[in-house]
Amino acid sequence: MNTAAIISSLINQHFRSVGGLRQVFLVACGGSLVDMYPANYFLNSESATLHSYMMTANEFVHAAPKTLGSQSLTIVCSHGGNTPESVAAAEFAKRRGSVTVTLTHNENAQLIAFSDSNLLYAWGDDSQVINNPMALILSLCVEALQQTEGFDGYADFLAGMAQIDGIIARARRQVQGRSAAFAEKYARESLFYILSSGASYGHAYGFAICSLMEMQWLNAAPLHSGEYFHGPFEVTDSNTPWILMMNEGRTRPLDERVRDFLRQYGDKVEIVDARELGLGVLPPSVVEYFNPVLFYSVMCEYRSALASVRQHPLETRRYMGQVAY
Ligand SMILES: O=P(O)(O)OC[C@H]1O[C@](O)(CO)[C@@H](O)[C@@H]1O
Repeated sequence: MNTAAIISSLINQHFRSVGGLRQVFLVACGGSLVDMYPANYFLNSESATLHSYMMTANEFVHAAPKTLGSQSLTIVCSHGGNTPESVAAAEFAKRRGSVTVTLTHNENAQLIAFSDSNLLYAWGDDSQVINNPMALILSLCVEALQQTEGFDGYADFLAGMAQIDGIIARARRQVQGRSAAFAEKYARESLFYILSSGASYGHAYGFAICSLMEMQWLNAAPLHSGEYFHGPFEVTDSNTPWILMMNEGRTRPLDERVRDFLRQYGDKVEIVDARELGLGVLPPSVVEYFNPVLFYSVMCEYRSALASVRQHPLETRRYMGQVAY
């Protein structure tokens, strides 16, 4: 999908006449919000003047920052396209004068009614990850930065996008055996702590709330690798399971520090290492932004294996879509 053309047309048709694009708001719920974390991390890392805010849709509607207005781009993602909080957020953004870009997998989504530009994205195992929402939202934000203040790593980012699907396909094959072993080993556990850092912290959150809590009804909590030593490490023992997603790039030392401690004082430790899975071939200037794209696909193997051993299908819900809330 041509994210460069989308951003360029929004700049020409809207932002140029109001003094330029100043803020990006990334708004969604649950798994779709998780898909926005790498883009928010990217803009916060690389931008000098373009500000990025990531918010759950209902909070965006009830407590939007004052800056939301005509110089704002609000990106709203909803896989099903009809999540009431996300539809309300897109409508609210438009009412405040913001430009909206929406992403959905549903061509009949209510969300599209409140969109200046909609991306209907591909989904499923046969789709390329660069056409899935996490990479698309990252790409929209890279374009927003490149086309406003410029981004030195732009060519490297495009090179990364050209390589990431191949890296992920190999990594998925690489973890087949170990994800099956993980599922056998941990099938009877009821609580997991998920650790990561940098652009991937959002995926630690996502794996905890979506893959384990929502899809497996298991207790789980995400932890930032940098925070592990500031409280959470006190529960480290031989009984507690930890899943550590180790990044390639600037925040790797934070993950390595956790790995070393867990190896010494823990016992049930599953390490998923982007370096070992081949991500290190990407340009150093942008490699860190691709960690969560890799982890999303690789961790799907882990959750599928767990679902199969536990005989708890990933689609089973007791409240979502079943009762009023
Ligand atoms: O992306 P959508 O369709 O708006 O769905 C949001 C919902 O989907 C999930 O991300 C996954 O089922 C939930 O966490 C959330 O309620």
